[in-house]
Amino acid sequence: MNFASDNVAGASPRVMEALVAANAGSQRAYGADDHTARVEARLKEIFERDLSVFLVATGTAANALALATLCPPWGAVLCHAEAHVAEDECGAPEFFTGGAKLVGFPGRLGKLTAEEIAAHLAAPTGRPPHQVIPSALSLTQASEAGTVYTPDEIATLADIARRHGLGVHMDGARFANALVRLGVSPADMTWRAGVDVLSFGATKNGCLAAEAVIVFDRDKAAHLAQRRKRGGHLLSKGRLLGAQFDAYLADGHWLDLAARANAAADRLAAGLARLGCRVALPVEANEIFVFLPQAMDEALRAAGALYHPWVTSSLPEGVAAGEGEVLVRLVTAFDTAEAAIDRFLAVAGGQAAA
Ligand SMILES: Cc1ncc(COP(=O)(O)O)c(C=O)c1O
Ligand SMILES: C[C@@H](O)[C@H](N)C(=O)O
Repeated sequence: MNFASDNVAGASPRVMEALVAANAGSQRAYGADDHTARVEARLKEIFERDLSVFLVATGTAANALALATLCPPWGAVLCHAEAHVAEDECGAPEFFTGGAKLVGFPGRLGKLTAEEIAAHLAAPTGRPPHQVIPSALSLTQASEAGTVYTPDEIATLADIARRHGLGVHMDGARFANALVRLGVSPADMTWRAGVDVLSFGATKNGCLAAEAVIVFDRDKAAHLAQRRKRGGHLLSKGRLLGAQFDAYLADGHWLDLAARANAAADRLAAGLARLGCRVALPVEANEIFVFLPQAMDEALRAAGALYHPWVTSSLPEGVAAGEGEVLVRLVTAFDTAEAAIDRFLAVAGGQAAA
């Protein structure tokens, strides 16, 4: 019963088999291998356009490199106050940009609002050169609150950003989960809506360690190859990343994996709601934020369930923990077993009935 994160899942068997198979023989190094070439070609098909691809091993590296390509050291990245880039990357975006400032905005449901970003960008900026220059907008899709932006919401925010000269980054650590939930095309959820650079995450959705920085506007990829190398994120044996992505993207495997994770979240959330637990945020990807009665939380942990208590300012208006309740985050993955969900609900149910 490990619902601490989708980071706790292993890789899909198909990805692992591809990794083992890719080990045979020699391959050109530093991303010049055949697998990586196939991945680049397949991503152009998936996103229906020309693009540049830079494979890395972590989502933090993808985000930090992506933001470095959009934002100068004297710039500002506008993001949600609880964005991973702001809260969980130990200053990597600030480090890789050479010191840019991350400016966080509150937003219910973990999402930025067009009103707040427009107001910030329209406000007088003071007396140059004393202020940082807003240079990038970063959206997380699916968000840290387990919610998703619709293509129209992305386009509205991106249009405001573009009108003020900002580049648009999407942290897609859970891109597939959002895409499957929305039922839209990868192109409609990214570049057609105005996204310039995408952190295309695969690690949490069936790979061991595989993330891709995808740049839709080649002019914005200038020197990203050098940034990746000097950041220590160019793997000599690029096949390690290429082979994972090759299998991940083949035959829509990535979409099937995300659909399984999302279905598991829907099942777990529905089961908890039937037990009378209040689900605090919409379940739009593979994350559940739910209020558990203290005794239920204690019983679940005693039974070995693993998950985290959660603090967030993203809850909907008027939604808060009641007396004796604790807000927790439950994350499902492609391999979340029905038996684990059933067990979790049985233990919780035992308490609910008590
Ligand atoms: C929304 C989001 N973005 C980025 C990351 C970064 O990924 P990593 O931990 O691989 O650096 C995570 C990690 O889980 C995440 O949840
Ligand atoms: C740091 C923590 O949020 C991690 N990114 C996760 O999603 O589990």
